[in-house]
Amino acid sequence: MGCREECWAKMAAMMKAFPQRLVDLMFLRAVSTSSMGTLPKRVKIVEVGPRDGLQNEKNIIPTPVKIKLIDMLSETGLSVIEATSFVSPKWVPQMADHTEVLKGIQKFPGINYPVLVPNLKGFEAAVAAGAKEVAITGAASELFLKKNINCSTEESFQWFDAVLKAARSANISVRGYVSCVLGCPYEGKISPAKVAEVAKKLYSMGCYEISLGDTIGVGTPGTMKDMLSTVMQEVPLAALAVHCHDTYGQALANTLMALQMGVSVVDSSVAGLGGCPYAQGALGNLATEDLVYMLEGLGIHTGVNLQKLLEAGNFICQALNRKTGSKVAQATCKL
Ligand SMILES: CC(C)(COP(=O)([O-])OP(=O)([O-])OC[C@H]1O[C@@H](n2cnc3c(N)ncnc32)[C@H](O)[C@@H]1OP(=O)([O-])[O-])[C@@H](O)C(=O)NCCC(=O)NCCSC(=O)C[C@@](C)(O)CC(=O)[O-]
Repeated sequence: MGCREECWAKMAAMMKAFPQRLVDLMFLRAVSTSSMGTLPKRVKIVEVGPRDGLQNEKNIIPTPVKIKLIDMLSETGLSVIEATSFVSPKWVPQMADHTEVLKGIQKFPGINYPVLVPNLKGFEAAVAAGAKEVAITGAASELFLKKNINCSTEESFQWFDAVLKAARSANISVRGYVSCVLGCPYEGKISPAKVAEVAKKLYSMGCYEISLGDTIGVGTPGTMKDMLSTVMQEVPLAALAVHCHDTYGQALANTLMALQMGVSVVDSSVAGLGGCPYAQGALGNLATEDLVYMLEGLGIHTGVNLQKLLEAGNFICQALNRKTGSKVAQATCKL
């Protein structure tokens, strides 16, 4: 056996010895990042698995499974977990149990549990169910908006304005999504200027954070850089988040580009679950496990316990009878 093979064999034997099968933190030792741009010291992860991750599932998932998933995620150290959406059950049947889910979860102190609302009706139902934060769902593509929430860009701003006004008087924070920032399933290419226009509008209307969604996962680090450079001229960097789907395997690379440009809020989904029912072909989100692994390796603080996250991912994959989309979870279960 050559020296390299011997080394790998020793490493494999060592890994087998770990009782919890977690990749040893020695692999996650921080690297020197001085030549990598302005990486943030800490990153806030917005876990969207229970909403974005599950909304596209064909078979209705029992409510207790959704509640248990969120409760397990609450144990991981995540500070934001998007719990469900108050949308029309005719449009997204999987989210019809939103009230039961939001009322049924344990609310851990220090964790936000935002919910997605498309309009005032959804907002009012969310608040009645105890929501303290909501997210509105805009887009940089007119055709996508029509397919997703059945309105034009102008109408969507009117709906969102109504939500933001009601939220202000109820002391509820509002996050704004902009979908299709790197491409649209119906319009194709989307110009960075259009993304910046919508992001600026939502920010000026009162959204405290703007999540830029590569809904169908077609972006690359190059298009991410171009789009972000334009948006950053209109919205403060501290108020920007990225939300990458992994359809073409670019989600982690695109996210790293955003981090190098100073973005410090990243959306991701446990086990890489996800997809939008109104964006055909959109695959899962960036897996939270893979994001945490990369961030820890870069020496960026997340506050998230990877082992507990892997357990939550394992739980939901078993419940869905699905292989995990997280490379880190796949790798660690082979050890
Ligand atoms: C917006 C609507 C409701 C318009 O749907 P519509 O059919 O045009 O609505 P309407 O105003 O004509 O009302 C039709 C019926 O829906 C009811 N309704 C009206 N509003 C609500 C509500 N909030 N909750 C429950 N029911 C509602 C309303 O009361 C009425 O009930 P009926 O009289 O027929 O019994 C619909 O298009 C909808 O629910 N769309 C949601 C689609 C969705 O959830 N998509 C996925 C989320 S976005 C996403 O995943 C992207 C993201 C955020 O992750 C980022 C990224 O990756 O890019």
